[in-house]
Amino acid sequence: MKKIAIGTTNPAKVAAVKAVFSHECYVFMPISVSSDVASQPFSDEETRLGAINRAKNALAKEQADIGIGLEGGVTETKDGLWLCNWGALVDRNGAVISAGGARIPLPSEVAAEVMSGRELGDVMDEYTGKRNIRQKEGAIGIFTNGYVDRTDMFIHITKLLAGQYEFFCQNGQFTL
Ligand SMILES: O=P(O)(O)OP(=O)(O)OP(=O)(O)OC[C@H]1O[C@@H](n2cnc3c(O)ncnc32)[C@H](O)[C@@H]1O
Ligand SMILES: [Mg+2]
Repeated sequence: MKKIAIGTTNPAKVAAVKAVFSHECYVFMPISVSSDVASQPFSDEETRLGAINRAKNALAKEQADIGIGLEGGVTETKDGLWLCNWGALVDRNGAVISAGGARIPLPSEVAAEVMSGRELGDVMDEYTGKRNIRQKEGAIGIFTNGYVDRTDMFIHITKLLAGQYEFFCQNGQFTL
């Protein structure tokens, strides 16, 4: 069995990794690690870097075969603040694979709170009157009326990682 270290204990993210990789081939080790970026990343670059750092930190901490990092952030556009999500997969041989996921705009009242320095997860709990939205359907689940929840969104990203990694392993080195 190969070991996959997942750089989070957030159930919405862990469930996504477990849904994509074979349970016959892999054991899964969710572990809390630093993203080495702000707890609320504010650009695609910072969010992607957070995912890569989580993957690398999880791989090292667990001495795993594969490390996976999933990171949520926001990105400013001329049409307001948008949710953005990134994932990364690293292995012991130095492969670094990354992929970006779905993006949707945030309502201006939510965006204003995040722009003032609050974390989106906290703003979402207040906005919905629910608790721990970040570990459940997520902002994406709320604002898509349940069509795509946070796990669905991270499943898509994890598939993009797994598929690229499989291609990488089958075809040798390529630059990402
Ligand atoms: O335990 P970790 O893995 O850190 O999980 P997290 O929920 O904090 O998730 P991120 O660090 O990846 O996300 C950065 C911030 O953005 C928030 N966030 C990102 N996407 C979200 C979503 O879909 N729903 C609610 N909060 C979200 C999150 O709560 C954090 O405040
Ligand atoms: Mg976090």
